[in-house]
Parts: sequence; C-alpha cells; structure tokens
Amino acid sequence: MHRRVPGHLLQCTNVSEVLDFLGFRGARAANPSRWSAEELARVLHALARWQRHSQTPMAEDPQWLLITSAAQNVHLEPQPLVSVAWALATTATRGVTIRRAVHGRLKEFQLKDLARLAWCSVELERPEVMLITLADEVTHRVTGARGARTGPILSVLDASQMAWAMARTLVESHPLMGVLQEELSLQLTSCDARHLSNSLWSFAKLACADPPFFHRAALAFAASCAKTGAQELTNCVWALAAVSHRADVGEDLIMQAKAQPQLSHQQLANLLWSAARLSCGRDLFADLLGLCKKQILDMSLVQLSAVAWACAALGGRSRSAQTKRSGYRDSELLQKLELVVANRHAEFTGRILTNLLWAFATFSQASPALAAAAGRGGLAMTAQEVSVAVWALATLEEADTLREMQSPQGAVSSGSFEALQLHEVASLAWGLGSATPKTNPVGAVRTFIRRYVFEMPTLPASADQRALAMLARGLLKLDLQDAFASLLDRTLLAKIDLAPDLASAFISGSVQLADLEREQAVWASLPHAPPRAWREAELLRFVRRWAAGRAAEVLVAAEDFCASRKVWLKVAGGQKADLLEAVVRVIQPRRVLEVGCYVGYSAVRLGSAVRSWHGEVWSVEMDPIYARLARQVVEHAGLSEVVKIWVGHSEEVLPRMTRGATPFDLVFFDQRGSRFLKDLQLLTRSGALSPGAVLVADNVLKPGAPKFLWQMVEPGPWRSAVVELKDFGPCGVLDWMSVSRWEGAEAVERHFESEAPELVRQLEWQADEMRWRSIDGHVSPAEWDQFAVRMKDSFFAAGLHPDMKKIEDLDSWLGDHKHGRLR
Ligand SMILES: C[S@@+](CC[C@H](N)C(=O)[O-])C[C@H]1O[C@@H](n2cnc3c(N)ncnc32)[C@H](O)[C@@H]1O
Repeated sequence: MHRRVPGHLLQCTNVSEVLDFLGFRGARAANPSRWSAEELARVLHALARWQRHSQTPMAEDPQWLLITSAAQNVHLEPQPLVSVAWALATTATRGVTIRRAVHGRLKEFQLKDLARLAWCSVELERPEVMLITLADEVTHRVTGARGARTGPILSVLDASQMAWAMARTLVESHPLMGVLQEELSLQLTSCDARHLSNSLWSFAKLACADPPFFHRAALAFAASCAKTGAQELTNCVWALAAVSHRADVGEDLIMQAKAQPQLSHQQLANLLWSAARLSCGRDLFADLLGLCKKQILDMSLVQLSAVAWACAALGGRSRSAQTKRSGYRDSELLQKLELVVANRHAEFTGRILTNLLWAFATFSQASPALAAAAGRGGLAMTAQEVSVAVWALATLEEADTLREMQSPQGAVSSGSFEALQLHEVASLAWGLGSATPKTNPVGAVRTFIRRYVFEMPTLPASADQRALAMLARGLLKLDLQDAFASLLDRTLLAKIDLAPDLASAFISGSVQLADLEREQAVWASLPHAPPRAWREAELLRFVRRWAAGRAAEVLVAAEDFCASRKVWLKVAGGQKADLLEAVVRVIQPRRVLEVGCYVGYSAVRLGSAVRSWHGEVWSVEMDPIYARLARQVVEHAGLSEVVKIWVGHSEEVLPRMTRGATPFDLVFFDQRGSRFLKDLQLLTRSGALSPGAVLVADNVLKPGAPKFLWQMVEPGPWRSAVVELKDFGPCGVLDWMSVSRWEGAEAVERHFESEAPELVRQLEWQADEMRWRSIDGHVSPAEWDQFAVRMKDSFFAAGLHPDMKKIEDLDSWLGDHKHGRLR
C-alpha cells in the first residue's frame, strides 16, 4: 500500500491530470460506472497516493466522488477491496461505506487484510461497527490457530495496526487486545520501534496493558529506538506516563525526544505532560519547559493548558503520605499564561479552564480574568470540572466567583454530581465550605454531599486519606455535623491506619463538636509509637529515665538524647533557645502561644520561664502522635498546669482557641513557614494579640518564609529584626529567626492586602519545595547550607533588607517592654 509514487504522477496538478496519466481520458474518464472493478480499485488507489503526496484536498472533487460511488456498486475481490478501503481512508472521504461490501465475506480475507481493513475503518463511517466485526473475526481465527502453532500467528505490523485501530476508535474491553498482547509478546525482540510505539500507545490508551508485558515492551522499544523519530518517541513516552510506568525508562526516552529537531507543539506539550506524570527530574523538566516556553504563545489552548497542568503536577507522586506535590513554578510561564487568559478566555472550554485554574491555585497565583471566566455559568463544565474549579477558587479565596457559580444559572447549581468520586466530592465540599457563608447553604449540592457520605460503600484500608481529611473538614465547614460523625465512624470501622492529617482532622473536628466519645475513639485507634515516630518515642523513654521530673532536667535530657544518639530533632535548641529565653526575659509575657509543638521541647522551655509569674503557654500541634508524646513530656516536666496542648491544624484550631480568650503577649511560630502569614492574619483578625505583642518566627531563612518576612519588614504595624544564628544540632546550619513587635492594630488589613513582588513569590515557592523535599527524602547539611546562602542572596536581590540584630541586642531593642510592662 505504501509503495513509492511514480515521479510522473507527482507532477500532476489535479484529478483529471492523474486520470489522463493513468490512461482514462474523454468519455471514458467521465464514466467510471463502466470501468471494471480492478480498474476502479487501481484508479482510486493511485489518486489517493497522489493526494497524499500533493496534499491537494480531494474529498469534495466531483470526479473523485463519481469514482468512489461507482466503487460502492461493484463486487470487489478482497485485494482490490482493501485497496479501495485504503484510498477512502487516507483521503478521509465521508459518506461512502465499504461495510456492506465486507459484510458476510470476512472468511475470504487473509489475516493481514483484516488488519489493513481495521486500520482503514478508523477513518470510515461508523468505525466501531466494522471494527468490532473485524476484531471478533481476528480473535476467533488467531485463538483457533493456536493449537496448531507455537509461534506468532499475526505479524507485528498486523498486530500493531489492529491495536491502533481499536485504540483510535476507543473499543474497550474486547478480548482481541489480550490476543494482540500475546502475539506481540512472542516477537518483542524482533519488533520494529515504530510498531512497538504504536502498540504501547494503543494499550495505554485503552488502559488494558498488563504491567510485565508493558515493561518488557518499553525496554524493547528503548533498545531499538536509536533511529526512530520524534513522534514514535513521544507516543511511547506518553504511553509509559499514562500507565504510570517506572520513571527511568521514560526519562531516557524523553532525553532522546528532546534532542530531536523541530518538535511540534503537540509533541512538546505531550512530552512535558508525560515528564510530570513520570515524576521526572527537575532539570530535565526545566529543559523541556524551556523549549515549550519559546512556543507557548503559538500553542493551542489545549496544549497550553496541558503545559500548565504539567507544571502544577510535577512531583505529585511523593513517597511519604505526608507530602504533597510541589510542582514547578516558573514566573515567565505564569506571566505568559496570564496574557493568554486575558486575551482568549472567551474561547475556554471547561477542561482548559479547570487545568489552568488548578495550576494557578497550586501556585497561589491570583488571576482575576481566570476567575471571571469560571464565574460565567455559560461554560459547559462536567461535574468533575466543577469540583476542580470549586477547589481552585476556594484556594485562591475567590469567594465572589464561587458565589456566582452557585447562582441559579451557575455551574454548581446546574451540575449533576452523582458520578463523582471520593476526592472530587471532597474538593467540592471543602471548596464550597471554605467560601460559602453559613447563611447561604448551597442547597442541592449540600444535600448531595450529605447523602454521598451516608451512602458511601465500606471504605477499603487503602482509601485516599488526603481526600478523607479534606472531606471531613469540608463537612464541618458546611455545618454537616451528622455527616462528619458518620464519616469518622466509617473510617474507624474500616480499621484504616490513620495518617497524621486525617487523625488531626477527626480529633480537632470532634473537639469542635464537643463529641468526647468520638474524640477518644480516634485517640484509641492511634498506635503509641508508629514507625515514623520511633525517635520521638525513644526521646520520651530517655527523658523519663534520665530526667527527675524538673523542666530544666527534661530539657538537658532531650539535648543529651540528640547528642548521645547522634540524632537530629527539629527542636528550637541551642542558640534558638537562647533567643527565645532572651525575648521572654525582656517582655515577661503572661500569655504565650506556640504554633508547632512537636514533642514539646520549646513548650517546656517557655512554660518553665513563664511559670514564675503565673503565665501560661498554649501550644498547637497538628500531628496527634507528636501531641500525645508532647503531653507526656510536659507532664514529666511538671508543667501540665502551665502548658496546654491543642491538637489540630492551626487553620482550624486558632479561630476556635482565640474565641473569647485573653490575647497573647508572645507568639512563637514554628510551624510550616508558608502558613506564617495566614496564621498571623487569623490572629490579628480575631483580636488575639495584646497591644505590643511580640512575634518570634523560626526558620525564616531555611527553608524560609519569604512572603512573611517581606510583610514584616515592610512599613506597617510591625517592627521587625532578624537574628542570624545556627540551627540546633551537630551540623549547625545557618538560619534566621525574626522578632517582631506589634505597634498597633491600624492598617492591618491594608498591610496584608499588599501583594509581595514576583521575586518574593518565586522564593516562597522555592522554600516550600525545599521543605517538601526534606520531608520526603534526605537533604544533607551541605545542601542546606548552600540553600541558606542562596536564599539570603536572593532576599537581598529582592530588596528585602531586614534589620539584623544579635541576640544580646534584643534586650535594648525590645526595651519598651522591659520590666514586664505587659503584666
Ligand atoms: C519544627 S517542629 C516544632 C518544634 C518545637 N517548636 C520545638 O522547638 O520543640 C514543627 C511542628 O509543627 C507542626 N505543624 C506544622 N504545621 C502546622 C500547622 N499548620 N498547625 C499545627 N502544627 C503544625 C509539625 O507537625 C511539627 O511537629
């Protein structure tokens, strides 16, 4: 079928000239119904080959249409019929069918002809009807012939053509795919890379690949692809990514594809999408993204949204359950995307919009134009897309748009959510709950969410815990207390080994509902010393053994534990403890708040300092296992009356604990740096800070809290100083702690509204990325040091020049508060 086209044929400029060249002139040319079946097939075939090379559109040409209709009315032998099918398929001629000609005659065709017909059928009318007939026949013949043969029955070319046709037509769950897999398995070592790539693509598209076969086929492709082109490489990489194959093979192939000259926009977008799905290395991803960025403004919206999706999704499959994706934030790309959004949002479909929204929300990048596009109810969004959009808009705090989506014409009101999966319902519940005032319950959707929880089937032990935690929080935000209780009961019933975040959501939710019974049930389900907390459990044993129940001894024992066992614990010891004590000595706070208690080391230090003037410490910890250990450490130090430990995420606990409480004089932020600003906002909005309160924040350099630091050094209600010191532990990595004094409540909101410059936002992202990396794997002290130095230089480059102080300067700097003015 793909023989070379004769040179003379190539020189023809229209259909008549081709007919003339083939010897059909005058009245004979005008009367194809008089031609023999073989003549018809020969002419159609030649015309199709001419069209393929000349790229001249022919499907509407009157002479071509006459010939094709004549071909439908004659009886063709199998060979000419395959030729005609090929001609019709390659010229994308519509309205002509060969189905009837083939019907009832399949036995006359050889296996290879059936495969060619399958390949052609993709472009013909109602392909699935013909394809299923062909697939049944091939399956029947190959399985029937197996008894008599040990080797392959279908050639690699035939098998790959059949597979490709099935995938293009999306014929799912047909036994033929299993047959083709077996046929290909027998010939993997001798397969041509092009056919292998087509086959892998087809199996992945139909999600029907058996992993060992896929792996062997991928290795066979990698071994034979040295001379293949970009399309084959892209297809194969896409297939590996779609079935979540091992990253290493995919990464090698992406490197090869990247080196191909002139990758098309589609190939680039596919490669980047695949690189994200395969969790490729960041350098390789950055190289590919560099190529995409050069062409981004010429890409189609679908390609562009795939690029955005890939950037947000990179690193999504992290090893530990605690971590989330960090994505790949690129300022230049975001700026270009903003430009596209501003100019072309009217053309967005639901999928394009939600991909972009998801990426912007992942990067905490506000985009009013994008939010406005989502608000217009006219966009036909599927229920899944609505759930993504709602989550993204809530993350970006676009409450107005969310309300618009819930108007009678909006996508939320008109959506039908019955087919949503757990994580999608969770996004919907959390998103709507985050942005909807309690006075405006979201009607039918709220009823659906409640029913979904009550009708949920038994949860498997492998249930998606991040989704469950999000759903639990969403239910409380939507005031669906009975559904929250039901979700908690079902989860405990399933004997799921609770991850910290889910346990924390359940405990803090039960406390909020004053449901002591359920709170205790969750505590009882938690192991005392899970493997991830063995060091912390060891610390408690060590402290109990070597410290005689006084705070000072507990602190020394904890430090000895780190030194003697050569373990590093993330506590504010050493110079950091000196700084905390210096601040406490100067301001003598009555009420202290700590966010990030861990095992209670700094809580004990703060508690023992404020005890002498009857002060108290409230400490928040989101991980119940750590919180329980911390309570035991505090109890052993004899400080249970002074230190109160609250369990839950700061976002949930702070509003609850500050309601009607006496304001705090000292706050110590030791949670994740990217929470600092949000938690500070919660505190100032709820009036939880006393006049002149002092805020100490740890790790503002390493991994860093750039947005927070930028706000604190900007002119406004805070006066801040930064102390450079060494982290606790044997390596003593460089770090900063900030000390800020609140000078009044005026202009607080305005202060928070000012947006940090792009470079600072970029640094914020880098800090978070490093934080997740350190949770997910090991970061060496040398890497931390390099990171800290780079961060410092970047701060200065961003114009962030804090007032640097030494610990001994704090006394005079905080002078106003000396001698306990706050008492
Ligand atoms: C660096 S450790 C705290 C060390 C402790 N302050 C000390 O010096 O002994 C950080 C702790 O904060 C907790 N955490 C992180 N983000 C939090 C949040 N948003 N709310 C409550 N706890 C959080 C973590 O689980 C972790 O135990």
